[in-house]
Amino acid sequence: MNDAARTYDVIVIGAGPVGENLADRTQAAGLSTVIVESELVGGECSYWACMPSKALLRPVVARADARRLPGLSQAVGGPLDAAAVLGRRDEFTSHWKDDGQVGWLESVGVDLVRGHGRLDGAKQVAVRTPEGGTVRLTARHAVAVCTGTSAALPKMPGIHDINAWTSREATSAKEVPGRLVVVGGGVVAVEMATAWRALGSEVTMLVRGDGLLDRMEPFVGELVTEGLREAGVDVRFGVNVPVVERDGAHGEVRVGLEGGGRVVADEILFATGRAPRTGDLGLETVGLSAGDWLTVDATCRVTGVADGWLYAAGDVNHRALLTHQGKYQGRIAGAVIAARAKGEPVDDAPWGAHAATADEAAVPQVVFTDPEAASVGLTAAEAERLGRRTKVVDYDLAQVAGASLYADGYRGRARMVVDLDRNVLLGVTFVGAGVGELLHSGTVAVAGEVPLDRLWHAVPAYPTISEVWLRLLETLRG
Ligand SMILES: Cc1cc2nc3c(=O)[nH]c(=O)nc-3n(C[C@H](O)[C@H](O)[C@H](O)COP(=O)(O)OP(=O)(O)OC[C@H]3O[C@@H](n4cnc5c(N)ncnc54)[C@H](O)[C@@H]3O)c2cc1C
Ligand SMILES: NC(=O)c1ccc[n+]([C@@H]2O[C@H](COP(=O)([O-])OP(=O)(O)OC[C@H]3O[C@@H](n4cnc5c(N)ncnc54)[C@H](O)[C@@H]3O)[C@@H](O)[C@H]2O)c1
Repeated sequence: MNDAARTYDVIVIGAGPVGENLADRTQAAGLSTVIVESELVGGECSYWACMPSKALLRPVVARADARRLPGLSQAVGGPLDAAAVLGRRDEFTSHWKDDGQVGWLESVGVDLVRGHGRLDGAKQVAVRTPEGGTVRLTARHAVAVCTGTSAALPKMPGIHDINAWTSREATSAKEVPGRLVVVGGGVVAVEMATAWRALGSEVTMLVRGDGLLDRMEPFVGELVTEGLREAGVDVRFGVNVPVVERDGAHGEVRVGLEGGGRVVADEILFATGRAPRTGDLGLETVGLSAGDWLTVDATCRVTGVADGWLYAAGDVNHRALLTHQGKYQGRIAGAVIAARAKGEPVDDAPWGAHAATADEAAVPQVVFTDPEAASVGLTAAEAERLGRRTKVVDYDLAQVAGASLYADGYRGRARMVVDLDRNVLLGVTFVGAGVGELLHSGTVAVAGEVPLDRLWHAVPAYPTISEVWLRLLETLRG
């Protein structure tokens, strides 16, 4: 194929949820925009992360809720229909085809170039196309890197020879393994252990630390551990995994444990964090280092690049590895690229139209386990580390009428972290069945810096789980 050259106002590399949003914003602002994608338009989130994992988990959590309701529990006593659950998951990934998302790009007027994009000097991108050609793109105003992350595997001899699962296989597997070992204690580990256990696997979790979900309030990990163990997951803490072997490509996996002993399984999932997809991105052609996370300012502009034409949004800038937060950055970056291109004023003060302030103060996250965990803003420990003068208020969710109606034997807890100097909330955490849908109330309170005296007038409906807000405020007031 012959080389081609084209010029656009904005080039976006990576058509995951973040690149799509950013491109939509710049195109809508009147800047001609092209997006480059090497795999599927829609990115990790649509095909190997958020969508398939939540499609696997939804029936699991719905069944767990139903089993706690006399009159209904008898009807849902049996096992999940794994084939049907996997089939619904396949629908949510559009069977790993991106026609729908490509159609959407067309509908918003963004051009797509398929292939692997690399920076090639200032405002230049060279795309290696699947046909073996090169498309040379030049940006008049900006290049935005939205290339996301891939799974990070531990440095362990032979790890690349054992056909280990990463999040990709854990979300797209077509069969339920008889025995699954999960290494890690973060979000991917707990969600995938929950899903595959309910689908029928014997699951063993090997966690090197002493708790799960250690970036959240400590009681979250405790309650999620309890839930996993009750579901039959063997959760082991303080376990290092120095050796893993496998017979052939699909034989038994043997996991040697530090200090002796071993676990044998049919598959092993490494849910051990993420690495930026910047290894083959031409960063060195613009004075940056290959393989690094891209450090950005509040407007998502990459620091240390002359003339400020390079932006990075989403996972790749390491600010918050979540789809909604990356899309927020995409909206902010799209707006600021347009403002700078048109010579309009830039409002990058905290909470301004062109600053991704929520990344620091109000990141919401829901972990879709049984019980669910939901948090926004700072934990008590983070607030203390930052030297804030705080009061921590806890409440037992089981004492809330709406929660006891939701399920018999409801277990859960809520915490708010109060900024005593400003009388606003710094963070809120809920853990318990159904709390995911409660979280946005906390996000509004934290991001809106709603004064607690005013929050007192935000009356939760009776009898909902949201009444926990009233109980937390009453507890604060004594
Ligand atoms: C198992 C799992 C479950 C998750 N669940 C949730 C959840 O429930 N909620 C949530 O908010 N977050 C969740 N996340 C995190 C979420 O998936 C990421 O935060 C999100 O996908 C980041 O979006 P992104 O657009 O930055 O990157 P990605 O989604 O990774 O997209 C990047 C795109 O760039 C393309 N690309 C990379 N390099 C190049 C290149 N050189 N040239 C051209 N194209 C390139 C890739 O092919 C990809 O399509 C989950 C993650 C995992 C692993
Ligand atoms: N529901 C959601 O919002 C959701 C779901 C899944 C993933 N995500 C996002 O995806 C990101 C990645 O998730 P993740 O679970 O892969 O990463 P993580 O950083 O949340 O957890 C990684 C876990 O692996 C452990 N670990 C790291 N290196 C190890 C090693 N060498 N040996 C043993 N254990 C090791 C860590 O101690 C930790 O427990 C998260 O930041 C999260 O925000 C979000």
